[in-house]
Amino acid sequence: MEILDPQLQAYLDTHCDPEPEALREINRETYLKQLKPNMLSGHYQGRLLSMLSKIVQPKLILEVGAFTGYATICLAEGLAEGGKVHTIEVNREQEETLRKNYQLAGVDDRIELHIGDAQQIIFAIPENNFDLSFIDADKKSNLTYFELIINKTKPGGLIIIDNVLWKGKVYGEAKDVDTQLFRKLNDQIAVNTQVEKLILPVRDGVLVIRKK
Ligand SMILES: C[S@@+](CC[C@H](N)C(=O)[O-])C[C@H]1O[C@@H](n2cnc3c(N)ncnc32)[C@H](O)[C@@H]1O
Repeated sequence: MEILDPQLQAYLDTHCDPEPEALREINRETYLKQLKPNMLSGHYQGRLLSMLSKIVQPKLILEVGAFTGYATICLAEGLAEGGKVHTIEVNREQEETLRKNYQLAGVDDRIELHIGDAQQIIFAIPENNFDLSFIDADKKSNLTYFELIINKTKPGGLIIIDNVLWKGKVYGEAKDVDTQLFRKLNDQIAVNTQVEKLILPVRDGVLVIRKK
């Protein structure tokens, strides 16, 4: 997904921390073997997720939409001692790759992988004290995921939602269904007084929400 000027992207990539070796390998393999490799967060956004996680030092993380596990591993970098990531992926065919990648990155003991539909699984996860969540699955359900997760988030906890600028279409004239769903999401979060919010123009737009 080339959202930024490639020269700017290259400059950013070379002036943030390098991509850890295991993530570089997962990135490479994803581009070799997956049908839609650009769904992966990638180097720069991955370093943002890692940085936010290290600031929060979460005990409990929730990820909605695991794909090949790239972002799960970035988020796991900031886990507090004894902490855990619940991650959810609907596509059963990703399970083997996910387990292999978590092992490669040495985080498999801290990851609980759920295969199935996120709405049912979020509802069924017994914990209701998440410190950090990353919503990055089927875009039409973003608002539902937010509403389910905010009730399971600690005060001061973060919820991060990906792709909220939707290739810039949210502030243009586009009238397609997906763009309208993203506008509705951003509009509703913008007036939600339960939370503080900031859209970062990183990649396709990363919405960082903090529960008051
Ligand atoms: C954009 S990719 C996730 C990328 C990953 N978070 C990363 O940054 O590397 C979206 C993933 O969500 C999964 N997904 C779509 N609908 C879902 C659902 N209802 N429940 C759980 N996962 C879903 C897709 O199969 C896909 O693997």
